[in-house]
Amino acid sequence: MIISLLGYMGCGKSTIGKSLAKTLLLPFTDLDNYISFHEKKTVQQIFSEHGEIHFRKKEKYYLNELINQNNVVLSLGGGTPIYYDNMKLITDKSISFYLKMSPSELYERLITEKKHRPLISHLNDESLKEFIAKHLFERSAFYEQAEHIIRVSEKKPDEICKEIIHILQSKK
Ligand SMILES: Nc1ncnc2c1ncn2[C@@H]1O[C@H](COP(=O)(O)OP(=O)(O)OP(=O)(O)O)[C@@H](O)[C@H]1O
Ligand SMILES: O=C(O)C1=C[C@@H](O)[C@@H](O)[C@H](O)C1
Ligand SMILES: [Mg+2]
Repeated sequence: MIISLLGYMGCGKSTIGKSLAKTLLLPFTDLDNYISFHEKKTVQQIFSEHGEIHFRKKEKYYLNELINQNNVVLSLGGGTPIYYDNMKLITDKSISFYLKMSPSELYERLITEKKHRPLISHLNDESLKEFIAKHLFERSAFYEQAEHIIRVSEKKPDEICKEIIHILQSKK
């Protein structure tokens, strides 16, 4: 089965996914990078040239392509679980981990990293705070359907990986 990581922008899906795959000696795929590679455009370019709906269709298409693999760590995009029947697919076909972080911590992280994230790049600092709180609230119902919820606040990547590996080992 696939090991999938999901959660809000900036929670660490790409960072933790990479390091988890390295520790487990498994291949790693980041869905955003995969889309970008196959579409030959950055995620921001897809959003600005074709709009979000087009991005969501591509995201679904490439998720379908990847989700039936075995023994791979897959970091999803922040919005992947929210659209179509993606979350059902993710829970049916992978061991899913929600990397959960509070809105205020996400804000602290995202304030310096807005640029590459098309949904927030246009927001000033005050609106960013409000946006994250509301957006995370709306999305939580999907994220919380993950098989495992990992609280990642104030934990180092190493610690988070260890926690995930511990859960994976206890499933064997
Ligand atoms: N546990 C952690 N402790 C400290 N910094 C972290 C941790 N996890 C991730 N980071 C940092 O937070 C930032 C966001 O992490 P990352 O890009 O992995 O998030 P993401 O969930 O993949 O975001 P997106 O959904 O936008 O792709 C990066 O600068 C990363 O280095
Ligand atoms: O949270 C989201 O909707 C997104 C998160 C990123 O991973 C990218 O997939 C894109 O910027 C959209
Ligand atoms: Mg990422």
